[in-house]
Amino acid sequence: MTRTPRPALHVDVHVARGSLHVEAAFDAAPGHPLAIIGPNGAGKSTVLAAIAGLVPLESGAVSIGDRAVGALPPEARRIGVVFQDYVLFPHLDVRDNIAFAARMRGGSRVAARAAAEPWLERYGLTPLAERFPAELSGGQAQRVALARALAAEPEVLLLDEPMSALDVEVRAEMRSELATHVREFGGATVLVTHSTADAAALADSVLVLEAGGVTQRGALADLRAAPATPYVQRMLAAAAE
Ligand SMILES: Nc1ncnc2c1ncn2[C@@H]1O[C@H](COP(=O)(O)OP(=O)(O)OP(=O)(O)O)[C@@H](O)[C@H]1O
Repeated sequence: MTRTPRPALHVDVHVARGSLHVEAAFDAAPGHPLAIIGPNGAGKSTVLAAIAGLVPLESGAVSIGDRAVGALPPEARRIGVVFQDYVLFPHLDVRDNIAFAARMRGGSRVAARAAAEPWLERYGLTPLAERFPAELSGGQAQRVALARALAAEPEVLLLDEPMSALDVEVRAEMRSELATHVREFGGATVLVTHSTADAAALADSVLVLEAGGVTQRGALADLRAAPATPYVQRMLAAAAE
């Protein structure tokens, strides 16, 4: 498959979320996925939501390449999002969930369904095309959510805890499958996770967010060599157990 060069994502967001003020500035280069790790309530999902345009910025900017998208509505940003619980349309079967992306771009129902076929095939979903989300396992639903996000041909991919709804037994398998798809996508990718194993498998570098602020950024090896905060130290110690 030929691939056009993908733009980088530039983020500098200030967001008020309840009593928490979230502030994060970073770049994500195409083909070098970045994992955001941090304790519960640190603001990780808020950062993704701000990039996607789902929460307003107090100030700051989001750009994809040199295209400023911070003031655009979510559907105009060309950002694909896979949420923790996948958020598939319950009343649409797998084919129509994936075809939805093409429908959003203005295609007919027939054309949108035709456009969904290669995605169904690539993700091993053809045998499940007529099933509804309630009839899918967690791993299958995750695959559909990812196919749906990528079928919209986004420039940037955001993954919010993509593995957290999966059983431990399927998690390792899905992790390597997801790593393959993220590599194939090749665009700027930001992943929120609690798991250093996910970060190690899926991302080139890690951004640590604590209480709304960035406390460290680097490869996992850099964090291990010099953890910047007690949280980073504890997280890596727990992962080593
Ligand atoms: N819609 C909302 N309105 C007000 N406050 C919110 C909203 N969503 C989240 N918050 C609060 O914002 C803070 C950051 O939440 P966020 O979900 O971004 O954290 P997180 O790091 O992703 O947490 P977790 O790891 O638990 O998913 C939390 O204190 C949360 O309670």
